[in-house]
Amino acid sequence: MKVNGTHYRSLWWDRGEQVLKIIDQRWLPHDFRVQPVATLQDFCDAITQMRVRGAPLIGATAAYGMALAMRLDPSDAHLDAAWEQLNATRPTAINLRWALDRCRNALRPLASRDRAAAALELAHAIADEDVEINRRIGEHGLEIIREIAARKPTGEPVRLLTHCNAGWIATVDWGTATSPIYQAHDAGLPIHVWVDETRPRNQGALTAWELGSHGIPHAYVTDNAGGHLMQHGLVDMVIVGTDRTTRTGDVCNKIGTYLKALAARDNGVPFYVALPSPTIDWTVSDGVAEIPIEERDAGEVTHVQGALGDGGIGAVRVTPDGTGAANPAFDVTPGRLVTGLITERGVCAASAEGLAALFPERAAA
Ligand SMILES: CSC[C@@H](O)[C@@H](O)C(=O)COP(=O)(O)O
Repeated sequence: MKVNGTHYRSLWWDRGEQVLKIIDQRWLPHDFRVQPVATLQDFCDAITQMRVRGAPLIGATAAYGMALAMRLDPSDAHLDAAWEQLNATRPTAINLRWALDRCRNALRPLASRDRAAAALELAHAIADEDVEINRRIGEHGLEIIREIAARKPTGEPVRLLTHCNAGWIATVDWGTATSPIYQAHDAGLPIHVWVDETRPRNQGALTAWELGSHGIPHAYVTDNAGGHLMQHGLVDMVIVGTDRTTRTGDVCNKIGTYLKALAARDNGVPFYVALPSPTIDWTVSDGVAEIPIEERDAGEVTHVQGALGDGGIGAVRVTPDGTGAANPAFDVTPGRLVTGLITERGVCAASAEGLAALFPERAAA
């Protein structure tokens, strides 16, 4: 999508410098900084520190990490070591392991002299596929927004609520939850987006930055506002992303998503999840019991980062000095609370049957 009129992907291969470039998301929305990722340790740090973040983007970044690893040393031992090192960066988003497995499985049978070039091509393919998957999710989600718009008085906006940032910078382009939003806006449908701030890291500010850049009407709200907005009939549809969805349709996403789903159910508001198929973990049936939930640094809870009055960017402490904090970064919304999963192949029920109907070859494997 565009930043100040220029189209960007959230990562790209610089052919001149032969290096991956990323947007360092730690400084957004206040500062737009591009940086190269040049060593395997740098790839790992970029994912762990959330310079790149969002399930699909983590996967694509890891694929480029494997490509770099093969350029440095294309041996079997290094293939496995790079897989291990990258896989240890963040535990919850399954796209990481999906991309690493895809790379290792494709590269293992090749002669070592062919691996570096093949790994780079594969990373490009994974990035391009992500863009196309998200574009299609947008098409299917657009139909849902159209149906809601058709039931409203002419000209009244469809009011969507989203949590975290499942936007273009969380993917290679388009975003997952934001793709239908962008496509609805571009199709001329009047929309308004409630953007949850998403403590502790306030990824909602990234969503607000994206939507503002695209000219989409929106309002930034505290995480606790959603239930109130729904009770007062101010939300027509909730749409969120996912970091891992079980074969049975349980959805693991940014902490707080579950509470939004409960409020949506209590108020009869449809709750949709935008789901690219690489985010399905076909090996897991019970999301609450089986999905590992990342526990991040307590400092993300006790402190808040933002723009300082002096033009800098910094963190301030919001708790008494020495207060302990817990920081589970994700939660699981059971499939029974999800109205539908919007995938690149269409919309399905959040159930084993729903997913198997759209992805029969994967469900059977
Ligand atoms: C298209 S991104 C979907 C999810 O990855 C997103 O909603 C999310 O939870 C991101 O978490 P983050 O911790 O910022 O990587």
